[in-house]
Amino acid sequence: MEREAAAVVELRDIEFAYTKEDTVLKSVNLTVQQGEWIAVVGESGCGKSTLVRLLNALLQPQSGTVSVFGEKLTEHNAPLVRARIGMVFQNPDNQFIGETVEEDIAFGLEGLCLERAEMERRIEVYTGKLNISSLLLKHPGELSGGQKQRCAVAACLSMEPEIVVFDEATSMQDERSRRELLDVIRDMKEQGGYTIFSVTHDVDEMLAADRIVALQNGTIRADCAPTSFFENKEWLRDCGIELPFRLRLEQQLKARGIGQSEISKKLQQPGVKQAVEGGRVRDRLDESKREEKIE
Ligand SMILES: Nc1ncnc2c1ncn2[C@@H]1O[C@H](COP(=O)(O)OP(=O)(O)OP(=O)(O)O)[C@@H](O)[C@H]1O
Repeated sequence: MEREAAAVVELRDIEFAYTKEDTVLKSVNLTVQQGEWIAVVGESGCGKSTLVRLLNALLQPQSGTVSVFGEKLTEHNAPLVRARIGMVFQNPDNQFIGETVEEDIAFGLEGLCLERAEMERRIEVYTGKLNISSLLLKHPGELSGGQKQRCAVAACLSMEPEIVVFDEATSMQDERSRRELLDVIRDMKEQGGYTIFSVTHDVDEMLAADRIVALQNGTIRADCAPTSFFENKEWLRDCGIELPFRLRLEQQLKARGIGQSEISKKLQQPGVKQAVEGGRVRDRLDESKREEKIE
């Protein structure tokens, strides 16, 4: 289903604070067109989750306006807007209602007043896409963190919302599942024209998006294509993002005067491909070491 491009989200002069002492978002302005995939990135605590929670009025700004689907968000239209926005959070435990995975997905669909056959079709399609068909009769408590996340994504997508917000929704996935999940998001975007926000620390997810919106201390530090973002060392440093191994390698090859098509060929050569995969795993290990240090 092709959807016509139009501004689907507009944030104007947003200021937001949880407490009087600390303003979390300052002078945030952002326009997002229908069908765009936005990766919201930045250091821990810079305001990413706060920003996306404004979109369905889970939080309300102290000043400025949030418009979604062309309408200013108010307490009156918030319930209608929420029905068109799907959100998947980092901690899936808080999102389960049903006694089994199937019941949980069906519970959300019942709210849409769908016919039984359509509910069954959606459950089959989305659990198939997320590779969780074998978990349908399990109790959510029996699932691993990664399986719970995939179930939460399936439940969200089965509602077929127009905007989908993934707030670190791939953080508990192993490497293969993370890539599979990214493929599902890519497919959604290509086939359905969904507008996607992904709050992420994952470089592959950033690279897959159309646009990076990078926050630093509650203001937008950069808003551009992923390639431009990863070329700017200052932005990367200020937003606490390390250049991934593959991009570091590409930049070194470019610096030696090797053209892009030649670089792409080289990266596909078996030995080089393995080294890149190894580098990706090392990058992840470095990431988890950093997280351990922070904890
Ligand atoms: N409910 C709350 N009450 C008070 N302060 C909060 C609350 N939620 C978040 N904050 C604070 O607001 C700031 C921004 O938090 P937010 O969760 O938006 O950051 P983030 O960029 O998503 O972080 P992370 O990458 O660690 O998830 C942080 O300083 C955080 O401590």
